Amino acid sequence: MFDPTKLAISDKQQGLVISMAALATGLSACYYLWSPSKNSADDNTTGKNVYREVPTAGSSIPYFGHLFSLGEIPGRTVTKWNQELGPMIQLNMGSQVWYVINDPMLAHEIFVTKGAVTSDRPIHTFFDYYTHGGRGISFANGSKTWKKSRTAALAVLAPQRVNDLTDVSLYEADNLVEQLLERTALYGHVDPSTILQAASLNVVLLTCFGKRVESVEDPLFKDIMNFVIPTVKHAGSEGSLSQFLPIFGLVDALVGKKRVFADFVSKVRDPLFARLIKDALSGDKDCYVKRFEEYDLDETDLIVIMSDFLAAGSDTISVTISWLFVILVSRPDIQQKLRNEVDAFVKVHKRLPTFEERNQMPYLIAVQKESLRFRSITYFGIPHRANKDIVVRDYLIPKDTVLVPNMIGMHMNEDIYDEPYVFNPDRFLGNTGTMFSSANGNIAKRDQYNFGWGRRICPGIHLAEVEMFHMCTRIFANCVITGSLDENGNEVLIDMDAASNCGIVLTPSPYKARFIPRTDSPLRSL
Ligand code: HEM
Repeated sequence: MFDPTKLAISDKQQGLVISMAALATGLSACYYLWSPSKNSADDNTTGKNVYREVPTAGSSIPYFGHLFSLGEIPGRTVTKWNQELGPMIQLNMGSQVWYVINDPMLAHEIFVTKGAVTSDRPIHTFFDYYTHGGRGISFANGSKTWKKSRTAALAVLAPQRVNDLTDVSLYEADNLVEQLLERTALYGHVDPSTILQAASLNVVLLTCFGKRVESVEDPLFKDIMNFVIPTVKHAGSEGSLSQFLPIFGLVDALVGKKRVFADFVSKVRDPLFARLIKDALSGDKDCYVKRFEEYDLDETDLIVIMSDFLAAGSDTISVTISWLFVILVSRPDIQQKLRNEVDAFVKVHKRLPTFEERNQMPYLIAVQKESLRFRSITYFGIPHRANKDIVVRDYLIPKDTVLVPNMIGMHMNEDIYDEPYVFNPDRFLGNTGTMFSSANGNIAKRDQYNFGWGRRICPGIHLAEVEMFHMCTRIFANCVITGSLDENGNEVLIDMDAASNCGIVLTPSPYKARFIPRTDSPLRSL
């Protein structure tokens, strides 16, 4: 049975060295010895009001050290604390106070009902460099520029516009299946993650810039991954030490993360996107860059917005499907049911289903939802920040508190899901509504919480859903997925608990699988 608190850690290389963490821990301890408690019961009063205490996780100082040095998977420890201490807990992170929430109803009240004051982003050193002082969508505060950029993104990602991209998405899904089958035939097995990244990248690359990469060996794919992977990593909750302990600011600027971030943005990100934008504007293909010209955005705005699209639109989908493969390798029974469902459709219609026909694939929809619930691809989403004092359910949330949705905690919350540690798609059977409508609808009926909240809710939900549906139908119609074989020809199962902290996203640890062509698919006789 899966226990999120026991996720194995495979990536121990991140962050600073242990000695820095020890120093940080020491300084952090001093800071809290000198500074008054921000949330003791006595302090929780304003005039006549007495507020409920937000319990402080006693070990937030060691946690801080963990985050910076030991390859900690942040959602792991914190989920245990939420389970022990309550739906909202406080972590003292140097000069920042974090409130971590694992109750979706409370999260809704904070992020949606009080969205006017809880939709800024936290102080994060990488965000400062990346946004060029507040541009773009994902990491900018809720300024006028952000509103303009988000409006443009919502327009191009609206379901109606995304439906026009069906052919692109289908082409990339077919190509993905071909690549997985070919590479398995060639090498005996394949780690699907990079191929998945190329497939999902191509959909956003084509729509944003009218270009695609031919394969994972394409130099453009490598250039873009040299942007996507560090961006997702740097934007993770750890950021840089100086955002928690300003005393490190100068060191950081000279030799630390600030230097790394500045160089990354000026030498890697900006030149790459300036080139992509120039080529797209001078080319003859219709693409988002051209449509964004309507919104009175300058070149720097476009660089940041397009980087948001490529970073958010490629890794998220590929990691989601990668987790699904990991789960299905050890669940041949579920794969069989998925094949039966897609075969039944093909026998009647003599073709594969489109996204509009998804109601005829209830089991597939249930498996997709359960997979996203069972393995949240982000552990903290992208945290928000309160820009004023607010009161929610008698809790006082002071200005500048970092508001962290604990995605693993929410999806493993027993008050919301029966037996949450069991992978059970049946819990979503009969619920074929789109994740898009669920995420934007009544909180009590929301299926899962992976797409975030309120004014910041992911604008790419529909695109993600369409792409994932196309990939899954094509994969189950054409392949059986198994583990690789050891030297004795025995199948090697993949450890579902082995995960790597890649910054914002939590990916499966590298694995090998086999994609075996189906000989019994009704597609063969068409
Ligand atoms: C399985 C796929 C995906 C997941 C799980 C996901 C999840 C998220 C989450 C958790 C956030 C932060 C929400 C918040 O702050 O409350 C977000 C924001 C965002 N996502 Fe996605 N996303 C996915 C796919 C996509 C795709 C395909 C795109 C489109 C290209 C996209 C574009 C964005 C953008 C631009 C933001 C920033 C929104 C803002 O800050 O206002 N995402 N996403």
